[in-house]
Amino acid sequence: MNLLLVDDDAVFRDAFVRWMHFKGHHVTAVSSGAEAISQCEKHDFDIAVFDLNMPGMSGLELLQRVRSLSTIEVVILTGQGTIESAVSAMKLGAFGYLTKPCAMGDLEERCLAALEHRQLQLDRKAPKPVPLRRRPALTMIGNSPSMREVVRLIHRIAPTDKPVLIQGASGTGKEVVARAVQQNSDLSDQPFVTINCAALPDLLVESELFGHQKGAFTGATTDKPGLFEIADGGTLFIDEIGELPLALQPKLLRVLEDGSMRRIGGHQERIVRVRIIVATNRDLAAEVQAGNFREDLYYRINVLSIHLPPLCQRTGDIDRLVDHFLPHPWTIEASAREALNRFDWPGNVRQLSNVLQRATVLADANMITLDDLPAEIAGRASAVRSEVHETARPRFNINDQDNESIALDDISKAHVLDVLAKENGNKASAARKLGIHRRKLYRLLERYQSNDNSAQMTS
Ligand SMILES: Nc1ncnc2c1ncn2[C@@H]1O[C@H](COP(=O)(O)OP(=O)(O)OP(=O)(O)O)[C@@H](O)[C@H]1O
Repeated sequence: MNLLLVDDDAVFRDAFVRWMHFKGHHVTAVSSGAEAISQCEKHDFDIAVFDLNMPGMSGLELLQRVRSLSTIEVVILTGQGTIESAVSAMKLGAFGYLTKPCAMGDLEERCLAALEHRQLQLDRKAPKPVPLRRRPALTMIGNSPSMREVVRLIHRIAPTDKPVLIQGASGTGKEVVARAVQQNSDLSDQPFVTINCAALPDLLVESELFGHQKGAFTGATTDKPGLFEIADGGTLFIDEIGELPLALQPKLLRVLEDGSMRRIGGHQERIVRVRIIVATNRDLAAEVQAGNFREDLYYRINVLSIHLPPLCQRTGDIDRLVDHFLPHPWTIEASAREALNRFDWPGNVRQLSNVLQRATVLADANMITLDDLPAEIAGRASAVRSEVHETARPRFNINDQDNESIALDDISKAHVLDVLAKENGNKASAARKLGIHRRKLYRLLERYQSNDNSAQMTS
Protein backbone atom coordinates (compact mmCIF):
# COMPACT_ATOMS: atom_id res chain seq x y z
CA MET A 1 0.00 0.00 0.00
CA ASN A 2 1.16 3.50 -0.82
CA LEU A 3 0.19 5.64 2.12
CA LEU A 4 0.29 9.31 3.09
CA LEU A 5 0.50 10.07 6.81
CA VAL A 6 -0.29 13.60 8.01
CA ASP A 7 0.35 14.22 11.71
CA ASP A 8 2.10 17.02 13.58
CA ASP A 9 3.09 14.61 16.34
CA ALA A 10 6.67 13.68 15.34
CA VAL A 11 6.94 10.76 17.80
CA PHE A 12 3.77 9.09 16.52
CA ARG A 13 4.82 9.79 12.91
CA ASP A 14 8.19 8.11 13.29
CA ALA A 15 6.75 5.11 15.10
CA PHE A 16 4.04 4.52 12.48
CA VAL A 17 6.46 4.96 9.54
CA ARG A 18 8.86 2.41 11.08
CA TRP A 19 6.02 -0.07 11.69
CA MET A 20 4.62 0.26 8.17
CA HIS A 21 8.03 -0.01 6.51
CA PHE A 22 8.68 -3.13 8.54
CA LYS A 23 5.36 -4.54 7.21
CA GLY A 24 6.38 -3.78 3.62
CA HIS A 25 4.25 -0.69 2.92
CA HIS A 26 5.39 2.58 1.43
CA VAL A 27 4.72 5.63 3.60
CA THR A 28 5.23 9.34 2.95
CA ALA A 29 4.95 11.25 6.23
CA VAL A 30 4.33 15.00 6.49
CA SER A 31 3.39 17.28 9.38
CA SER A 32 0.87 19.73 7.85
CA GLY A 33 -2.16 19.99 5.56
CA ALA A 34 -0.29 22.20 3.07
CA GLU A 35 2.48 19.62 2.63
CA ALA A 36 -0.15 16.90 2.25
CA ILE A 37 -1.87 18.77 -0.61
CA SER A 38 1.41 19.27 -2.39
CA GLN A 39 2.24 15.54 -2.08
CA CYS A 40 -1.19 14.56 -3.44
CA GLU A 41 -0.69 16.79 -6.47
CA LYS A 42 2.55 14.99 -7.28
CA HIS A 43 1.83 11.38 -6.40
CA ASP A 44 -0.93 8.80 -6.45
CA PHE A 45 -1.59 7.48 -2.94
CA ASP A 46 -3.95 4.65 -2.10
CA ILE A 47 -4.67 5.68 1.46
CA ALA A 48 -4.20 8.77 3.66
CA VAL A 49 -4.12 8.78 7.45
CA PHE A 50 -4.41 12.09 9.17
CA ASP A 51 -4.86 13.63 12.52
CA LEU A 52 -7.88 15.89 12.76
CA ASN A 53 -6.31 18.30 15.21
CA MET A 54 -3.41 19.97 13.51
CA PRO A 55 -2.34 23.61 13.54
CA GLY A 56 -2.93 25.50 10.26
CA MET A 57 -5.31 23.81 7.85
CA SER A 58 -8.05 21.96 9.73
CA GLY A 59 -8.41 18.23 9.29
CA LEU A 60 -11.89 18.62 7.80
CA GLU A 61 -10.70 21.14 5.21
CA LEU A 62 -7.78 18.89 4.34
CA LEU A 63 -10.13 15.95 3.89
CA GLN A 64 -12.31 17.87 1.44
CA ARG A 65 -9.34 19.07 -0.60
CA VAL A 66 -7.59 15.71 -0.70
CA ARG A 67 -10.75 13.88 -1.78
CA SER A 68 -11.26 16.34 -4.66
CA LEU A 69 -7.72 15.68 -5.90
CA SER A 70 -7.83 11.91 -6.07
CA THR A 71 -9.71 8.70 -5.31
CA ILE A 72 -7.73 8.32 -2.08
CA GLU A 73 -9.42 6.76 0.97
CA VAL A 74 -8.89 8.60 4.27
CA VAL A 75 -8.59 7.18 7.78
CA ILE A 76 -8.92 9.74 10.58
CA LEU A 77 -6.94 9.79 13.82
CA THR A 78 -8.56 11.69 16.62
CA GLY A 79 -8.18 12.38 20.32
CA GLN A 80 -10.86 11.18 22.78
CA GLY A 81 -12.46 14.61 23.00
CA THR A 82 -13.01 15.08 19.28
CA ILE A 83 -14.99 12.01 18.26
CA GLU A 84 -17.81 14.26 17.07
CA SER A 85 -15.61 15.91 14.48
CA ALA A 86 -14.35 12.47 13.41
CA VAL A 87 -17.96 11.50 12.74
CA SER A 88 -18.43 14.69 10.67
CA ALA A 89 -15.32 13.70 8.74
CA MET A 90 -16.93 10.35 7.94
CA LYS A 91 -20.00 12.15 6.66
CA LEU A 92 -17.63 14.00 4.33
CA GLY A 93 -16.39 10.72 2.92
CA ALA A 94 -13.65 9.50 5.29
CA PHE A 95 -13.44 5.70 5.41
CA GLY A 96 -13.04 5.32 9.18
CA TYR A 97 -11.52 6.70 12.34
CA LEU A 98 -9.40 5.56 15.27
CA THR A 99 -8.89 7.24 18.61
CA LYS A 100 -5.40 7.97 19.84
CA PRO A 101 -3.48 6.41 21.43
CA CYS A 102 -3.89 3.36 19.23
CA ALA A 103 -1.89 0.22 18.51
CA MET A 104 0.11 0.34 15.27
CA GLY A 105 -1.34 -3.02 14.20
CA ASP A 106 -4.91 -1.68 14.60
CA LEU A 107 -4.15 1.33 12.46
CA GLU A 108 -2.51 -0.86 9.81
CA GLU A 109 -5.56 -3.11 9.78
CA ARG A 110 -7.91 -0.14 9.32
CA CYS A 111 -5.75 1.08 6.41
CA LEU A 112 -5.85 -2.36 4.78
CA ALA A 113 -9.65 -2.39 5.04
CA ALA A 114 -9.71 1.07 3.41
CA LEU A 115 -7.45 -0.23 0.65
CA GLU A 116 -9.79 -3.15 -0.04
CA HIS A 117 -12.77 -0.77 -0.12
CA ARG A 118 -10.95 1.51 -2.56
CA GLN A 119 -10.09 -1.38 -4.84
CA LEU A 120 -13.73 -2.47 -4.92
CA GLN A 121 -14.84 1.07 -5.78
CA LEU A 122 -12.27 1.32 -8.58
CA ASP A 123 -13.24 -2.08 -9.99
CA ARG A 124 -16.87 -1.03 -10.03
CA LYS A 125 -16.02 2.17 -11.93
CA ALA A 126 -13.67 0.52 -14.38
CA PRO A 127 -15.18 -0.33 -17.76
CA LYS A 128 -16.20 -3.98 -18.01
CA PRO A 129 -13.49 -5.97 -19.74
CA VAL A 130 -14.30 -6.46 -23.41
CA PRO A 131 -13.81 -10.07 -24.50
CA LEU A 132 -10.68 -10.26 -26.59
CA ARG A 133 -11.53 -10.77 -30.21
CA ARG A 134 -8.83 -12.08 -32.43
CA ARG A 135 -7.78 -9.29 -34.70
CA PRO A 136 -8.35 -10.27 -38.34
CA ALA A 137 -5.08 -11.20 -40.01
CA LEU A 138 -3.65 -8.22 -41.80
CA THR A 139 -3.50 -8.43 -45.57
CA MET A 140 -1.29 -5.98 -47.35
CA ILE A 141 -1.35 -6.64 -51.06
CA GLY A 142 1.48 -5.47 -53.29
CA ASN A 143 4.51 -6.88 -55.00
CA SER A 144 5.53 -3.93 -57.17
CA PRO A 145 9.11 -2.71 -56.62
CA SER A 146 7.82 0.35 -54.71
CA MET A 147 5.64 -1.78 -52.40
CA ARG A 148 8.43 -4.31 -51.87
CA GLU A 149 10.52 -1.39 -50.62
CA VAL A 150 7.66 -0.39 -48.26
CA VAL A 151 7.51 -3.94 -46.88
CA ARG A 152 11.30 -4.00 -46.44
CA LEU A 153 11.09 -0.75 -44.45
CA ILE A 154 8.23 -2.07 -42.30
CA HIS A 155 10.36 -5.07 -41.28
CA ARG A 156 13.35 -2.83 -40.54
CA ILE A 157 11.39 -0.25 -38.58
CA ALA A 158 8.89 -2.43 -36.69
CA PRO A 159 11.22 -3.92 -34.03
CA THR A 160 12.56 -0.53 -32.87
CA ASP A 161 10.65 1.57 -30.36
CA LYS A 162 11.12 4.79 -32.36
CA PRO A 163 8.28 6.94 -33.68
CA VAL A 164 7.25 6.27 -37.27
CA LEU A 165 5.98 8.79 -39.83
CA ILE A 166 3.86 7.40 -42.68
CA GLN A 167 3.24 9.72 -45.60
CA GLY A 168 1.11 9.19 -48.68
CA ALA A 169 -2.00 10.42 -50.46
CA SER A 170 -5.49 9.59 -49.23
CA GLY A 171 -6.42 5.93 -49.67
CA THR A 172 -2.86 4.66 -50.25
CA GLY A 173 -3.04 2.43 -47.17
CA LYS A 174 -1.33 4.43 -44.40
CA GLU A 175 -3.43 2.82 -41.68
CA VAL A 176 -2.73 -0.62 -43.17
CA VAL A 177 1.00 0.13 -42.90
CA ALA A 178 0.64 1.41 -39.33
CA ARG A 179 -1.03 -1.86 -38.34
CA ALA A 180 1.66 -3.84 -40.15
CA VAL A 181 4.36 -2.00 -38.17
CA GLN A 182 2.56 -2.77 -34.92
CA GLN A 183 1.92 -6.42 -35.79
CA ASN A 184 5.57 -6.95 -36.66
CA SER A 185 6.82 -5.26 -33.47
CA ASP A 186 7.39 -6.64 -29.98
CA LEU A 187 4.19 -4.84 -28.96
CA SER A 188 1.95 -6.89 -31.25
CA ASP A 189 -0.12 -8.28 -28.37
CA GLN A 190 -0.39 -4.90 -26.63
CA PRO A 191 -3.07 -2.27 -27.34
CA PHE A 192 -3.19 -0.58 -30.75
CA VAL A 193 -5.12 2.65 -30.25
CA THR A 194 -6.00 5.07 -33.06
CA ILE A 195 -7.12 8.68 -33.30
CA ASN A 196 -7.87 10.79 -36.36
CA CYS A 197 -7.00 14.44 -35.63
CA ALA A 198 -8.99 15.72 -38.59
CA ALA A 199 -12.22 14.18 -37.41
CA LEU A 200 -12.39 15.99 -34.04
CA PRO A 201 -12.68 19.61 -32.86
CA ASP A 202 -9.49 20.99 -31.23
CA LEU A 203 -10.56 20.70 -27.57
CA LEU A 204 -11.75 17.15 -28.14
CA VAL A 205 -8.42 16.15 -29.73
CA GLU A 206 -6.64 17.34 -26.59
CA SER A 207 -9.04 15.64 -24.23
CA GLU A 208 -9.00 12.41 -26.27
CA LEU A 209 -5.21 12.30 -26.34
CA PHE A 210 -4.42 13.47 -22.83
CA GLY A 211 -7.65 12.94 -20.87
CA HIS A 212 -9.11 15.40 -18.38
CA GLN A 213 -9.90 15.86 -14.71
CA LYS A 214 -13.47 16.26 -13.57
CA GLY A 215 -14.48 19.94 -13.82
CA ALA A 216 -11.59 20.88 -16.16
CA PHE A 217 -14.15 22.37 -18.59
CA THR A 218 -17.91 22.48 -19.03
CA GLY A 219 -19.07 18.95 -19.65
CA ALA A 220 -16.08 17.28 -17.97
CA THR A 221 -18.28 15.56 -15.41
CA THR A 222 -15.89 12.75 -14.57
CA ASP A 223 -12.17 12.09 -14.63
CA LYS A 224 -11.23 10.61 -17.97
CA PRO A 225 -7.96 8.97 -18.99
CA GLY A 226 -6.63 9.95 -22.41
CA LEU A 227 -5.57 7.67 -25.24
CA PHE A 228 -1.94 7.96 -24.17
CA GLU A 229 -2.85 6.34 -20.85
CA ILE A 230 -5.07 3.76 -22.56
CA ALA A 231 -2.30 2.88 -25.01
CA ASP A 232 0.33 2.72 -22.23
CA GLY A 233 2.62 -0.22 -22.99
CA GLY A 234 1.35 -0.40 -26.57
CA THR A 235 1.07 1.65 -29.75
CA LEU A 236 -0.81 4.87 -30.50
CA PHE A 237 -1.59 5.63 -34.16
CA ILE A 238 -2.24 9.34 -34.72
CA ASP A 239 -3.79 9.75 -38.17
CA GLU A 240 -3.81 13.11 -39.97
CA ILE A 241 -1.11 14.51 -37.68
CA GLY A 242 -0.90 17.54 -40.00
CA GLU A 243 -4.26 18.61 -38.52
CA LEU A 244 -2.99 18.60 -34.93
CA PRO A 245 -3.67 22.11 -33.55
CA LEU A 246 -0.47 24.18 -33.18
CA ALA A 247 -1.24 24.89 -29.50
CA LEU A 248 -1.22 21.16 -28.76
CA GLN A 249 2.00 20.32 -30.55
CA PRO A 250 4.34 21.16 -27.61
CA LYS A 251 2.33 18.75 -25.43
CA LEU A 252 2.86 15.94 -27.96
CA LEU A 253 6.54 16.83 -28.24
CA ARG A 254 6.88 16.44 -24.47
CA VAL A 255 5.40 12.94 -24.42
CA LEU A 256 7.64 11.99 -27.31
CA GLU A 257 10.69 13.28 -25.48
CA ASP A 258 10.31 11.86 -21.99
CA GLY A 259 6.92 10.13 -21.88
CA SER A 260 5.51 12.73 -19.47
CA MET A 261 2.03 14.22 -19.72
CA ARG A 262 -0.80 15.73 -17.69
CA ARG A 263 -4.53 15.45 -18.12
CA ILE A 264 -6.37 18.69 -18.93
CA GLY A 265 -6.99 20.46 -15.60
CA GLY A 266 -4.73 17.95 -13.80
CA HIS A 267 -1.66 18.74 -11.72
CA GLN A 268 -0.31 15.26 -11.62
CA GLU A 269 2.53 14.39 -13.95
CA ARG A 270 2.08 10.93 -15.52
CA ILE A 271 4.65 8.85 -17.32
CA VAL A 272 3.56 6.66 -20.22
CA ARG A 273 5.47 4.28 -22.47
CA VAL A 274 3.78 4.39 -25.82
CA ARG A 275 5.13 3.73 -29.29
CA ILE A 276 3.84 6.45 -31.59
CA ILE A 277 3.03 6.04 -35.27
CA VAL A 278 1.74 9.08 -37.12
CA ALA A 279 0.38 9.50 -40.64
CA THR A 280 -0.39 12.38 -42.92
CA ASN A 281 -1.34 13.06 -46.50
CA ARG A 282 0.06 16.57 -46.23
CA ASP A 283 3.58 17.64 -47.13
CA LEU A 284 4.72 18.17 -43.53
CA ALA A 285 7.98 19.90 -44.54
CA ALA A 286 5.90 22.46 -46.43
CA GLU A 287 3.60 22.81 -43.40
CA VAL A 288 6.67 23.59 -41.28
CA GLN A 289 7.73 26.25 -43.84
CA ALA A 290 4.22 27.70 -43.75
CA GLY A 291 4.34 27.91 -39.93
CA ASN A 292 1.49 25.41 -39.47
CA PHE A 293 3.61 22.68 -37.94
CA ARG A 294 6.38 23.00 -35.34
CA GLU A 295 9.82 22.29 -36.70
CA ASP A 296 11.02 20.58 -33.47
CA LEU A 297 8.02 18.22 -33.52
CA TYR A 298 8.57 17.50 -37.22
CA TYR A 299 12.18 16.43 -36.58
CA ARG A 300 11.09 14.35 -33.57
CA ILE A 301 8.51 12.35 -35.54
CA ASN A 302 10.46 12.19 -38.77
CA VAL A 303 13.12 9.79 -37.47
CA LEU A 304 11.87 6.76 -39.38
CA SER A 305 9.54 7.45 -42.26
CA ILE A 306 7.71 5.40 -44.83
CA HIS A 307 6.39 6.98 -48.00
CA LEU A 308 3.50 5.22 -49.69
CA PRO A 309 3.46 5.57 -53.47
CA PRO A 310 0.17 6.36 -55.25
CA LEU A 311 -1.56 3.30 -56.70
CA CYS A 312 -0.84 4.34 -60.30
CA GLN A 313 2.89 3.92 -59.60
CA ARG A 314 2.60 0.33 -58.35
CA THR A 315 3.22 -1.71 -61.46
CA GLY A 316 1.23 -4.95 -61.44
CA ASP A 317 -0.47 -4.28 -58.10
CA ILE A 318 -3.84 -3.26 -59.56
CA ASP A 319 -4.36 -6.82 -60.83
CA ARG A 320 -3.30 -8.27 -57.47
CA LEU A 321 -5.65 -5.94 -55.58
CA VAL A 322 -8.53 -6.72 -57.95
CA ASP A 323 -8.07 -10.44 -57.29
CA HIS A 324 -7.87 -9.77 -53.56
CA PHE A 325 -10.96 -7.54 -53.38
CA LEU A 326 -13.22 -9.66 -55.62
CA PRO A 327 -15.09 -12.15 -53.46
CA HIS A 328 -15.29 -15.78 -54.51
CA PRO A 329 -16.72 -16.80 -57.10
CA TRP A 330 -16.56 -13.41 -58.85
CA THR A 331 -14.41 -12.91 -61.96
CA ILE A 332 -13.69 -9.97 -64.21
CA GLU A 333 -13.73 -9.69 -68.00
CA ALA A 334 -10.35 -8.98 -69.64
CA SER A 335 -11.50 -5.63 -71.10
CA ALA A 336 -12.72 -4.46 -67.68
CA ARG A 337 -9.42 -5.48 -66.12
CA GLU A 338 -7.55 -3.50 -68.77
CA ALA A 339 -9.70 -0.44 -68.06
CA LEU A 340 -8.89 -0.69 -64.35
CA ASN A 341 -5.19 -0.87 -65.22
CA ARG A 342 -5.43 2.18 -67.50
CA PHE A 343 -7.12 4.42 -64.92
CA ASP A 344 -4.96 6.67 -62.74
CA TRP A 345 -6.83 6.17 -59.41
CA PRO A 346 -6.67 9.55 -57.67
CA GLY A 347 -8.47 7.96 -54.69
CA ASN A 348 -5.91 5.13 -54.69
CA VAL A 349 -6.60 1.69 -53.15
CA ARG A 350 -9.74 2.88 -51.35
CA GLN A 351 -11.24 4.05 -54.65
CA LEU A 352 -10.39 0.76 -56.37
CA SER A 353 -12.01 -1.19 -53.55
CA ASN A 354 -15.16 1.00 -53.70
CA VAL A 355 -15.44 0.67 -57.49
CA LEU A 356 -15.24 -3.14 -57.24
CA GLN A 357 -17.80 -3.27 -54.44
CA ARG A 358 -20.18 -1.19 -56.55
CA ALA A 359 -19.56 -3.37 -59.60
CA THR A 360 -20.47 -6.54 -57.72
CA VAL A 361 -23.81 -4.94 -56.87
CA LEU A 362 -24.52 -3.95 -60.48
CA ALA A 363 -23.15 -6.95 -62.37
CA ASP A 364 -24.91 -10.22 -63.18
CA ALA A 365 -23.70 -13.81 -63.11
CA ASN A 366 -20.71 -13.15 -60.88
CA MET A 367 -18.82 -11.54 -63.76
CA ILE A 368 -17.75 -7.89 -63.93
CA THR A 369 -17.83 -6.37 -67.41
CA LEU A 370 -16.88 -2.96 -68.76
CA ASP A 371 -20.53 -1.89 -68.38
CA ASP A 372 -20.38 -2.39 -64.63
CA LEU A 373 -17.58 0.14 -64.22
CA PRO A 374 -18.08 3.89 -63.77
CA ALA A 375 -18.05 5.76 -67.09
CA GLU A 376 -14.76 7.58 -66.60
CA ILE A 377 -12.98 4.32 -65.75
CA ALA A 378 -14.58 2.32 -68.56
CA GLY A 379 -13.52 5.14 -70.91
CA ARG A 380 -17.05 5.87 -72.13
CA ALA A 381 -17.37 9.31 -73.81
CA SER A 382 -20.42 10.23 -71.77
CA ALA A 383 -18.45 10.17 -68.53
CA VAL A 384 -19.86 12.82 -66.32
CA ARG A 385 -18.87 12.12 -62.81
CA SER A 386 -16.72 9.92 -60.67
CA GLU A 387 -18.52 7.16 -58.86
CA VAL A 388 -16.65 7.12 -55.59
CA HIS A 389 -19.22 6.38 -52.94
CA GLU A 390 -18.21 6.70 -49.32
CA THR A 391 -21.81 6.49 -48.13
CA ALA A 392 -25.11 5.87 -49.90
CA ARG A 393 -26.57 8.85 -51.75
CA PRO A 394 -30.19 9.90 -51.29
CA ARG A 395 -32.26 8.72 -54.27
CA PHE A 396 -33.49 11.99 -55.73
CA ASN A 397 -32.35 14.70 -58.05
CA ILE A 398 -31.41 17.74 -56.05
CA ASN A 399 -32.58 19.97 -58.88
CA ASP A 400 -36.03 18.48 -58.69
CA GLN A 401 -37.98 21.62 -57.75
CA ASP A 402 -41.27 19.75 -57.54
CA ASN A 403 -40.29 17.56 -54.70
CA GLU A 404 -41.17 19.80 -51.78
CA SER A 405 -40.97 17.04 -49.22
CA ILE A 406 -37.20 16.73 -49.53
CA ALA A 407 -35.60 17.71 -46.23
CA LEU A 408 -32.90 20.37 -46.28
CA ASP A 409 -30.53 17.89 -44.66
CA ASP A 410 -30.97 15.45 -47.55
CA ILE A 411 -30.23 18.17 -50.09
CA SER A 412 -27.05 19.14 -48.29
CA LYS A 413 -26.06 15.47 -47.97
CA ALA A 414 -26.56 14.93 -51.71
CA HIS A 415 -24.51 18.04 -52.48
CA VAL A 416 -21.67 17.05 -50.13
CA LEU A 417 -21.50 13.52 -51.59
CA ASP A 418 -21.64 14.87 -55.13
CA VAL A 419 -18.72 17.20 -54.55
CA LEU A 420 -16.80 14.41 -52.83
CA ALA A 421 -17.42 12.11 -55.78
CA LYS A 422 -16.28 14.78 -58.25
CA GLU A 423 -13.10 15.15 -56.21
CA ASN A 424 -12.55 11.37 -56.41
CA GLY A 425 -13.00 10.93 -52.70
CA ASN A 426 -10.27 13.43 -51.82
CA LYS A 427 -11.68 14.96 -48.65
CA ALA A 428 -9.23 17.86 -48.47
CA SER A 429 -10.13 19.20 -51.90
CA ALA A 430 -13.85 18.40 -51.43
CA ALA A 431 -13.79 20.46 -48.22
CA ARG A 432 -12.07 23.31 -50.09
CA LYS A 433 -14.70 23.18 -52.87
CA LEU A 434 -17.51 23.13 -50.28
CA GLY A 435 -15.94 26.05 -48.43
CA ILE A 436 -15.97 24.19 -45.11
CA HIS A 437 -13.20 23.07 -42.79
CA ARG A 438 -11.98 19.56 -43.37
CA ARG A 439 -12.99 18.51 -39.87
CA LYS A 440 -16.52 19.64 -40.56
CA LEU A 441 -16.57 17.42 -43.65
CA TYR A 442 -15.38 14.44 -41.59
CA ARG A 443 -18.12 15.08 -39.04
CA LEU A 444 -20.77 15.32 -41.76
CA LEU A 445 -19.61 12.06 -43.35
CA GLU A 446 -19.62 10.31 -39.98
CA ARG A 447 -23.16 11.56 -39.36
CA TYR A 448 -24.37 10.32 -42.77
CA GLN A 449 -22.68 6.98 -42.14
CA SER A 450 -24.29 6.52 -38.73
CA ASN A 451 -27.71 7.63 -40.10
CA ASP A 452 -27.34 5.09 -42.90
CA ASN A 453 -26.36 2.38 -40.42
CA SER A 454 -29.32 3.06 -38.16
CA ALA A 455 -31.63 3.20 -41.20
CA GLN A 456 -30.30 -0.22 -42.23
CA MET A 457 -30.86 -1.57 -38.74
CA THR A 458 -34.44 -0.38 -38.57
CA SER A 459 -35.39 -1.43 -42.13
N1 LIG B 1 -1.87 -2.73 -49.82
C1 LIG B 1 -3.16 -2.93 -49.52
N2 LIG B 1 -3.69 -4.16 -49.53
C2 LIG B 1 -4.99 -4.38 -49.24
N3 LIG B 1 -5.86 -3.41 -48.91
C3 LIG B 1 -5.39 -2.15 -48.85
C4 LIG B 1 -4.03 -1.84 -49.15
N4 LIG B 1 -3.86 -0.51 -49.03
C5 LIG B 1 -5.04 -0.01 -48.66
N5 LIG B 1 -5.97 -0.98 -48.55
C6 LIG B 1 -7.40 -0.80 -48.21
O1 LIG B 1 -7.79 0.47 -48.75
C7 LIG B 1 -8.59 1.21 -47.82
C8 LIG B 1 -7.89 2.51 -47.46
O2 LIG B 1 -6.71 2.23 -46.71
P1 LIG B 1 -6.24 3.14 -45.48
O3 LIG B 1 -7.40 3.58 -44.65
O4 LIG B 1 -5.13 2.46 -44.80
O5 LIG B 1 -5.71 4.41 -46.32
P2 LIG B 1 -5.15 5.79 -45.76
O6 LIG B 1 -3.97 6.14 -46.60
O7 LIG B 1 -4.94 5.69 -44.29
O8 LIG B 1 -6.37 6.77 -46.09
P3 LIG B 1 -6.70 8.22 -45.46
O9 LIG B 1 -5.52 9.11 -45.73
O10 LIG B 1 -7.91 8.68 -46.24
O11 LIG B 1 -6.96 8.00 -44.00
C9 LIG B 1 -8.79 0.28 -46.63
O12 LIG B 1 -9.99 -0.39 -46.80
C10 LIG B 1 -7.62 -0.68 -46.70
O13 LIG B 1 -7.92 -1.92 -46.13
